[in-house]
Amino acid sequence: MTDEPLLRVRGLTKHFPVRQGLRATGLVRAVDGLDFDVRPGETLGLVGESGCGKTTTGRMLVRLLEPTSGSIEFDGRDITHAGRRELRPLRQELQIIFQDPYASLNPRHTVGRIVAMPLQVNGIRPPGGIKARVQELLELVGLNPEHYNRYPHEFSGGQRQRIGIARALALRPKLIVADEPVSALDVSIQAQVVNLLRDLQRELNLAFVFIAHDLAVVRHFCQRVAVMYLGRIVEIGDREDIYERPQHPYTRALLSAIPDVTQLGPAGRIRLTGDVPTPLDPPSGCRFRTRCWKAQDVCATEEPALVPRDGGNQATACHFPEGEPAGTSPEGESGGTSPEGEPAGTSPEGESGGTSPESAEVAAQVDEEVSS
Ligand SMILES: Nc1ncnc2c1ncn2[C@@H]1O[C@H](COP(=O)(O)OP(=O)(O)OP(=O)(O)O)[C@@H](O)[C@H]1O
Repeated sequence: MTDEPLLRVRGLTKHFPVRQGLRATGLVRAVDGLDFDVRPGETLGLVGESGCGKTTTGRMLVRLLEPTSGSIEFDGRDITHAGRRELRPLRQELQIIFQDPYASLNPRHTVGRIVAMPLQVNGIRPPGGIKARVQELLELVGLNPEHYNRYPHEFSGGQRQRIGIARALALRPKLIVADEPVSALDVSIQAQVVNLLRDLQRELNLAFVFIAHDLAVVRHFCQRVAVMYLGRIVEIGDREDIYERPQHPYTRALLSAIPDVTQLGPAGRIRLTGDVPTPLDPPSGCRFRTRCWKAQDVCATEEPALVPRDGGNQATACHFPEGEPAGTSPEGESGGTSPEGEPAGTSPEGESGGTSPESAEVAAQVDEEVSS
């Protein structure tokens, strides 16, 4: 892996204007100043609860959405405001896989036609012909090449996602943005698709931005992880640092919901109440403060900046950072688990965006298949 980033994102911002009639009445600050790099062959997980801005970020990276400000450099080219013509060659190298395999495949087209489409649109003539290349791609993603003439409805959910993956691979991309690629699938199928992506990533040296709310799955796929909250990155770093030495209370809260990470049972869990606040009017100071069990007055007035940690990682200089390994409860801190001493912003069961028992099961299956 070279140190030169394949993708360099600086100050990336997307604000959606809110209008009533012709009048602009506000701004949804969906993504608010992201900085990160992805090196060739690297897998970066983008995690956070629903509404944190992950999908908006992913769509800006592949330029399905125009950024409001900031910059995106891909392979040394500034693509932030690239026009249609400039985007065409880019589309070959930068692909996206969508969450919903049902919605992203045209039901009236055969699988052969769907996977061939990127080749045809880009005028690419593979040496052995398009059909042979498509069949090779189907085989690569574990589908029967004989099924070239079948239609999407003849395939299961997992198989349809494999078709979407074959289509994304057709142009030999360098980077794939995968937006919740397994969350619409049955739990029993999720591990198979994650394993396929991981095999392909290694075999083809693909870089990934892997968007997910499920930290257990990200842990098994991604080398680096960026944790997003309300349009901002609160912490970014190597997997081990994020999962074993989280600095930000939000990261810790998300991690504490993964049973196989904390192994602490109910006492170690932090349960966040409510949803992420509206990005129309984010809280002053630290955006996480309204749900943080450590928040004090200073958190409402001073927004902590991202500062370097070891090894090129960064964490928000939280006023009250986590100093302990994931899932331990620092002295005097109830960690959001005791019904009597329940701190502000935490609640009983079920609200955090962390991980369900099902996703822990998926992660275990990924592990099993890797070690066998
Ligand atoms: N076109 C739009 N116009 C206005 N607001 C939008 C638009 N698209 C997204 N948003 C808002 O921006 C915020 C971030 O949305 P986004 O879908 O990027 O979050 P997310 O982390 O991907 O969540 P999810 O996992 O639910 O998709 C949300 O509050 C969402 O309602």
